[in-house]
Amino acid sequence: MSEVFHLGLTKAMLKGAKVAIVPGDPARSERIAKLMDNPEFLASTREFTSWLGYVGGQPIVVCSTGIGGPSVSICVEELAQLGVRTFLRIGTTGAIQPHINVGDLLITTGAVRLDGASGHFAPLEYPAVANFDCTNALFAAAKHQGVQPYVGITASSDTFYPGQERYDTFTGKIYRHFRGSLEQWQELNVMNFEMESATLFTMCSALGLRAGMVAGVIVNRTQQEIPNEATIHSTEQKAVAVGVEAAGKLALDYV
Ligand SMILES: O=P(O)(O)O[C@H]1O[C@H](CO)[C@@H](O)[C@H]1O
Ligand SMILES: O=c1cc[nH]c(=O)[nH]1
Repeated sequence: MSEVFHLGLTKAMLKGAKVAIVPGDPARSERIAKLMDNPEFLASTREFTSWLGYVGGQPIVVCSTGIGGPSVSICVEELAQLGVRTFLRIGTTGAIQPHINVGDLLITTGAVRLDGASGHFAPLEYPAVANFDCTNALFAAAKHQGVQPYVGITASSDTFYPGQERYDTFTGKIYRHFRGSLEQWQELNVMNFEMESATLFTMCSALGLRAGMVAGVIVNRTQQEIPNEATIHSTEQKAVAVGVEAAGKLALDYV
């Protein structure tokens, strides 16, 4: 029987895992776990699909968060209740800088807090920053795999359409507050948009947990709005390989 409200998991099922990989997409959990040794399906409840695998003999739990901060906060809280202390998000993202290409990897050091859930853990003045060890481990894994990632700031929005200033909506309109916001973030050297890192980083820093994020660029907003299906999978797999290697290294900190 589940020992937490939502995830359908128990401490025994996690086999002492201290490190979790937390993708957004539930289907990604299996693809991540299958890059590890002895992958085992654990549970699937709502947006939370979980697997367990091993890297270098260390258990790593994979649990999807679904989209957005509120469900991230539930996933992280309940995994922490079960003993997890380090969280690596492996995501997809939309680049907003013209020089960042589809297929590139981004490692996020800090997030613009365009979410609501992070404010339930710390005031807006509190920064949404990644853990240094997690960022280092992700960067080292990328380099080890021959990938040169971009490293920097991500805008992390509660909404996919207005918060990321998308006009390909059914009204074609956006609330005035967000008009011109994409250009503003470009000018402020923000790399990309996604929807979970602000909550993840803020809550983890506030609660004394470690968090980091790597994301694969599936669209460049200066060029197109809709990703090319053919490139989504290969880009995601690049990010997954980096995230899994980094998770294995970070798990050694608990041995
Ligand atoms: O692919 P994931 O990890 O879900 O990440 C991105 O994709 C979703 C939006 O399409 C949001 O969750 C965003 O953060
Ligand atoms: O543009 C994008 C692509 C993926 N995920 C997002 O949140 N935005």
